[in-house]
Amino acid sequence: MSDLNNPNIAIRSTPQWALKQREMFWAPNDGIFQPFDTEPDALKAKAKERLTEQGWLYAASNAGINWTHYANRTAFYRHRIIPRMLRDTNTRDTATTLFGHKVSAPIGFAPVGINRIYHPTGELSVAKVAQELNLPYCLSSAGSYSIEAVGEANKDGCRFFQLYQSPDDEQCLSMLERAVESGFTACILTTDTWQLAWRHHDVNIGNYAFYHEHGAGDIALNDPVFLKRLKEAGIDHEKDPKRAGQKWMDENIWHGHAHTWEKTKWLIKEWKRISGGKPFLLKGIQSVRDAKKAVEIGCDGIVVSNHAGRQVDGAIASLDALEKICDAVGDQIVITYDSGVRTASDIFKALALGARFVFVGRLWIYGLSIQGEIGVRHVMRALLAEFDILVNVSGYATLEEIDKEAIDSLPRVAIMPTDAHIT
Ligand SMILES: Cc1cc2nc3c(=O)[nH]c(=O)nc-3n(C[C@H](O)[C@H](O)[C@H](O)COP(=O)(O)O)c2cc1C
Ligand SMILES: O=C(O)C(=O)c1ccccc1
Repeated sequence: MSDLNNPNIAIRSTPQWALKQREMFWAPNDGIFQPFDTEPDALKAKAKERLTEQGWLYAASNAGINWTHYANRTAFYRHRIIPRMLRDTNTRDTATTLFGHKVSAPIGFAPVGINRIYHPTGELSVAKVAQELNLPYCLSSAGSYSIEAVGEANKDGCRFFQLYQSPDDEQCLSMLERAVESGFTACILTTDTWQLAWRHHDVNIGNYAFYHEHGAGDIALNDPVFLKRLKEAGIDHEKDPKRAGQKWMDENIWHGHAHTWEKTKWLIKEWKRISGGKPFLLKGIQSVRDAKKAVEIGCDGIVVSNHAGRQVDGAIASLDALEKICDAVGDQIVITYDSGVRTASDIFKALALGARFVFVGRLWIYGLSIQGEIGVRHVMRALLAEFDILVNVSGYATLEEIDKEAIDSLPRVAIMPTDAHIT
């Protein structure tokens, strides 16, 4: 008898699992009659329906007129899986290890700021589900709950801390110390967002949550150095949360200060000291030159990412960057991927091109927006199930078998998007 509540078992038994999902979401046990789809466009539509205009636009908007977002999606379309036949895949195993953590699948939660925009339980729900499903969780340093509370919600889960590096070194180190103290086992420095790109839809309505209702968030307000800085500036965050929020964002998150490879060497040294040698990754790498630099300065890994097309509009598709970077340094550093992943086959293709691990962002944001913890669980379990089934029906028994020969890559052609809708 399979235990349908155990995600690791339930994902193996498709019809039963699907029925159980239906039961959970359709049953009138908590008064919620929520038809709950698994298809990405349907999830997106439902999230849009649930969120305020501001919330929706923040999650959905990209830089410029979405060309890099389109490029990300088009790049997946260019690669096709080659199914294999007559192979015993019943012994298949999608579990893998990442920096010594044994996890259920090569799938993780990308860091996303201010989760309270999407649901009041925000990061706490996401971190809880990640632990339950045994998938890595990344907390954004622009999160809305404190590092300590998220660490607790994630229990013995595998969790990494994403840093927007403050130019105030004391502030930066304080964040890293808290992260280590709360059981975060890697530091991921985001390198592509020292300032926010021009995102038309957010610009049009002045859509910056931390300047308004969300303020500085608990991460900042539990930080001894930030509290000291507030005091020095004569700001009482209880009386004036907006000013506190602006100070946090302007001076520590999107401050526009120059950050260099030299400064990053310092950061790595400090992180290694504080954490006792735990892994350090750079997120936002898109070029072979920068990937080689990352190896040179002693990074343990990189996240090949273009921030889901939210930063440089007109930039290369992240999947195209992945291919080149893996060919150049794939044997020297742990290469992970994000940007534009919507289905299990996208994950398969990124792995085939050389990624060790794939992170998703918007998919779980949709789940969180639709129904908090239940929504995140639903979306990620569906993705795990889809991935397990995809691996099975395409005839691959191990992740190692998913290599370049497992896909056919069509020539690159430029497809001009016919619209500029938000996606
Ligand atoms: C609403 C939103 C907020 C984000 N916040 C952060 C953040 O705080 N830190 C960060 O490094 N990346 C952030 N990202 C980028 C994600 O980590 C990731 O690179 C991207 O979302 C992956 O692409 P996908 O959404 O298509 O899966 C954010 C992305 C979105 C959509
Ligand atoms: O909007 C983003 O892409 C992002 O990285 C972010 C950073 C801080 C707070 C919210 C989102």
